[in-house]
Amino acid sequence: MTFGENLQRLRKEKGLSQEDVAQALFVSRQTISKWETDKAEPGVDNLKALAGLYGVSLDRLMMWEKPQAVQPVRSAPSQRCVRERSPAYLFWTALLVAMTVAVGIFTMENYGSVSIPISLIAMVVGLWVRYPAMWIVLQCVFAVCAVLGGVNLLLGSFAGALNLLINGGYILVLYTPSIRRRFRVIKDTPMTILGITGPTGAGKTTALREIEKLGGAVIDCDAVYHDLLESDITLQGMLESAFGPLRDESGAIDRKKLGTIVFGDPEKLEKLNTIAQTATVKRTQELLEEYRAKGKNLVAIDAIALLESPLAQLCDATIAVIAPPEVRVQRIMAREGISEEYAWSRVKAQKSEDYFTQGCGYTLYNDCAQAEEFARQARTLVESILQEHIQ
Ligand SMILES: CC(C)(COP(=O)(O)OP(=O)(O)OC[C@H]1O[C@@H](n2cnc3c(N)ncnc32)[C@H](O)[C@@H]1O)[C@@H](O)C(=O)NCCC(=O)NCCS
Ligand SMILES: Nc1ncnc2c1ncn2[C@@H]1O[C@H](COP(=O)(O)OP(=O)(O)OP(=O)(O)O)[C@@H](O)[C@H]1O
Repeated sequence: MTFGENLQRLRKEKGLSQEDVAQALFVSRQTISKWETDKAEPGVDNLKALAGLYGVSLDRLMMWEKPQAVQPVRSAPSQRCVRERSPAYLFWTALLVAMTVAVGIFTMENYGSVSIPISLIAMVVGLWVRYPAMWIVLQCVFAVCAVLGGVNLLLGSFAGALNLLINGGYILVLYTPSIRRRFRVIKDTPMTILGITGPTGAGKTTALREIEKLGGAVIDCDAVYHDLLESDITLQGMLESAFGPLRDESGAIDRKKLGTIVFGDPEKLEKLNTIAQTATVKRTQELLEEYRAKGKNLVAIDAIALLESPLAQLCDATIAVIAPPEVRVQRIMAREGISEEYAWSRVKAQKSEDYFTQGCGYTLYNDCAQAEEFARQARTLVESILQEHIQ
């Protein structure tokens, strides 16, 4: 299979037309056609956008990897500083040390400046620093030295310029993970990804609050989708071309109107899911990368459609949160002030409890009388999953 044929297959698997893809990528339909017939090749940005749109990894898009080969990232959460010492890290650090020693001696002898030697000591200590608090102290040392350098520069000192350059450089490197990654100063941060799924009103959000209390980040796919619904005109256009006019008086997409159309019609719901998933998965992957770059050790993805989406393959563990339908109807009516009829239509449109429990590695059954009791159970489960990942 050629690269173009693979692109075409992935697009068709998603049920998208060339026109849909062209709109999403802001290119012409002819361009998509050329890519799919191997007459032209997409650039790097378009490759990334295509991977996001089709919900596959770049490797799979480029056919470097078989579909099932997406390996979940397995790691243990830790309180340690996220820096990793790769051989390249030691190389670049040694080079910086050598440069700083030379510049430090030069500025001390000629200008009597001690800022560079101080920041040099801080940097050497930094080689052995493993804890975030000390890392923050180091950043402060570099920042103070850089400010002193800036002041001296304003006073016309050449040493000030060198000082600013060296310490400013350190700060830039410290604060820019992409630079450190490019020079292989840090390895990708290990990150545990938990997938939380289950029907409406079961208690997923309640469980997620506990994950946040454990220091984890949460990606709520409902919220991601709602943001996109407001900001992504391609998504709005695709929804209206599929389901007709959907705007309310303010011009925004009226979700309740859309819900009334799709919740009673499985075919329409399926169509909506494909459109929504395309946009939501791409944004969720971006958020995961942002958290990885920030060094987050634990991230939970909350998605009703997790098991049908490529996101499930990225999870180290999946948890189904379930509760009896009548209880869920009461909960969502109380939470959102919606009618019983609309609440039931939403509940009935969703997959069965078995679907979620069989698809996930763990199950939380939320029939507790109090939300707090359920929150405790959720916390215990998450802690035990994390323990398993540490071993
Ligand atoms: C169906 C829509 C119009 C209903 O809007 P509404 O304001 O009533 O619900 P809201 O968006 O706040 O979602 C509340 C809950 O409804 C349920 N729900 C949402 N979408 C779906 C769906 N496609 N299938 C089954 N249940 C759904 C979920 O349990 C969700 O937590 C809207 O949710 C939508 O467009 N959904 C499709 C996007 C989607 O799949 N979202 C989930 C992201 S993983
Ligand atoms: N055991 C419980 N007892 C009483 N109320 C609960 C319990 N568990 C959750 N709730 C409440 O029920 C409502 C629904 O829970 P939650 O928002 O966590 O569900 P969800 O699975 O995230 O739903 P959705 O998918 O619709 O967002 C919330 O208002 C929550 O406080």
